[in-house]
Amino acid sequence: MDAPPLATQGLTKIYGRRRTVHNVNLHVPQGALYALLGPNGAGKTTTLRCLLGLTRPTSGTCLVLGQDVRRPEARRQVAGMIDAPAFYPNLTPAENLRVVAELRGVPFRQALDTLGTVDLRGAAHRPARTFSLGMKQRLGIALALVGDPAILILDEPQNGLDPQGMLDMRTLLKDLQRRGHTVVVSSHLLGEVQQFADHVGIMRQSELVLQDTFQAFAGRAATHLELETPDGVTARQVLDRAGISAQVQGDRLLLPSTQDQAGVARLLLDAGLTWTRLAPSGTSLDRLYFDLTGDAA
Ligand SMILES: Nc1ncnc2c1ncn2[C@@H]1O[C@H](COP(=O)(O)OP(=O)(O)OP(=O)(O)O)[C@@H](O)[C@H]1O
Repeated sequence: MDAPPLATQGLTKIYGRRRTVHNVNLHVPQGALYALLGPNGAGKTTTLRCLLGLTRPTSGTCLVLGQDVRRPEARRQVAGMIDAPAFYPNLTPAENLRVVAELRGVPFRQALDTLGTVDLRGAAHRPARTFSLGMKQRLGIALALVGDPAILILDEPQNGLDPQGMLDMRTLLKDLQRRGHTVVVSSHLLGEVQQFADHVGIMRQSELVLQDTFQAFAGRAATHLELETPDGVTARQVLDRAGISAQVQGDRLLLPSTQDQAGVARLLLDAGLTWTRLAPSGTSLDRLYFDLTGDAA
C-alpha cells in the first residue's frame, strides 16, 4: 500500500515542562482536504510546525509520503503557511515570487502562474502592503505553491477574514484540492470547516481525540436521516417496499440514521422522485464538538 501523504507516529512536543502535543497519530489520506480542529491552545499550530519540519518533535516522527520530513526530498513535497503569511510587504507579488522562485530553483514564469491559482493576477504589480488580509493570505498561499508541492499545510487561513474573504478562501481550498494537492488546514471554526473539509482531526489539550472522514463525524451527531420531498406519500411507499421504515414529521420523513444515504438516494431516483434535502440530522454537530473539546463552536 502507498504511504499516505502525511502521517505522524506518536508525535509529542514538550516545551519546558509544558506538553503541547501528546502522542498524536495523524493520518492524512491522498487528496484529502483535512481540517485540524480544536480550541485555542489545543496544539494545532505546534503539530503543523512539526509536519512542516519547522519544529523538531520531542519524540515521535512526522512522515511525508512515508519519509521523515527532515529529509530534503520529503521537505520538497510539503509547503505551507504558519501564523501570518510571510512576504516582503514593500515588494509586489511578482517580485516576492521572483525571490522565492530563485530560492527554490524554480523558473520565474512557472512561479508567476501561482497568482492565477489564487486569483491575484490583477494585483501582480501592486505592493503587497496595500492588500486586504484576504489578499495577503492568498499571496502567502501563492508563495507556498512555488515548486508545486504535493501537500499544503495552512494554519488558520480564514482567521480574521470578512464573510467574502472566508468564502474566497473556501473556494480556493476546494480548488487546490481539485488541482490534486492534499491540503491540511487548522481552524477553530467548526461551522466553516463543515463547508469544505472531507476529513477531520479534532485536538483537545494536546491530544488528537477524533480523526475520521467528515461524513462519519457528522454521522455520529445524527440520530436520523432527514428527507424532504414534494412527494412524501410515494416516497414513504417506496421506502416501505425496500424495508425502510420512515416516520412522518410535518413535511419531512425521518429515516433511521443507520440507513446508507447513497442507497436511499438511488431508491428515490429509481422511483422517479426528487427531493430538496436528504441529510443526517439530530444532535447538532456543535454539541458533539463541544462534548469532544469543551469549546463552544
Ligand atoms: N515555542 C513555544 N514555547 C513555549 N510554549 C509554546 C510554544 N509554542 C506553543 N506553546 C504553547 O503550546 C500550547 C499550544 O499552542 P499551539 O499554538 O500549538 O495551539 P493551537 O491549537 O494552534 O492554538 P491557537 O489557535 O491559539 O494557535 C499553547 O499553550 C502555547 O502557549
